[in-house]
Amino acid sequence: MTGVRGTGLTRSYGTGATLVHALRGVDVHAEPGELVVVRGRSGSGKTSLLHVLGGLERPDSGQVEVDGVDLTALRPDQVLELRRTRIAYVFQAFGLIPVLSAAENVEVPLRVLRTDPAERDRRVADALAAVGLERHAHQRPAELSGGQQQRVAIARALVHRPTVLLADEPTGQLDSGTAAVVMDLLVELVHGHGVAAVVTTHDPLMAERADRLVELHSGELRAPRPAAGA
Ligand SMILES: Nc1ncnc2c1ncn2[C@@H]1O[C@H](COP(=O)(O)OP(=O)(O)OP(=O)(O)O)[C@@H](O)[C@H]1O
Repeated sequence: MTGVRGTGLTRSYGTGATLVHALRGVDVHAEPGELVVVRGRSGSGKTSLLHVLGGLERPDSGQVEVDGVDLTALRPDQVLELRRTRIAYVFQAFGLIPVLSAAENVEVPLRVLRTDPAERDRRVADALAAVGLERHAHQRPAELSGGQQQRVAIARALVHRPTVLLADEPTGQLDSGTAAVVMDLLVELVHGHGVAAVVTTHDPLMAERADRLVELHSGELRAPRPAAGA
């Protein structure tokens, strides 16, 4: 399959009295152009799930497929290559490099991939335009609002045309109005670019934008319960 799929994922941390089962047999998938939102309380395993799906951590058991490639069967250098080319991350804390301008931040993944400079400039300009920040290309993160910083982070995540987008509470540090704008942008880009996206949140409003919503409870995935009165 294309997109991303996790099957039977388990992940524990610690040993003995400190053992925590962060993931207990999770099955999850996102097709190209689909936004899957994973809702769950603090500590339910959302970050662990994204780390495992993105190859940042190996599951204790289970499989992760990205565009049909079994990540758990690859060598570490092959995982790294796949991450650089196919997978994008957006973090709650934006993760921008403070001394670089918005455009330079967006350019980083293309530098890593040694993309030709003329092509790089074109793609950076396109990515900044896609998030509506073409006029802010030369500003550094500290000179941008939180919402603008997250839009730069989204442009950076998508500039190398990944097939999978993993976003960990991307609106967690934004006020609700800005969060809605950023989430709408994410939805538009995921649908428009055919990216398979898994986005975590504990914000109920964000869940409304999902093509599919799933809930993590203590490391187990469930279909969401209908809202009270629904
Ligand atoms: N590196 C680690 N070492 C030990 N325990 C960990 C580690 N990473 C996560 N855990 C534990 O695994 C469980 C799931 O953590 P995880 O960060 O995946 O949850 P989360 O749903 O993302 O939480 P939050 O919403 O607070 O970010 C928690 O009990 C956490 O304490």
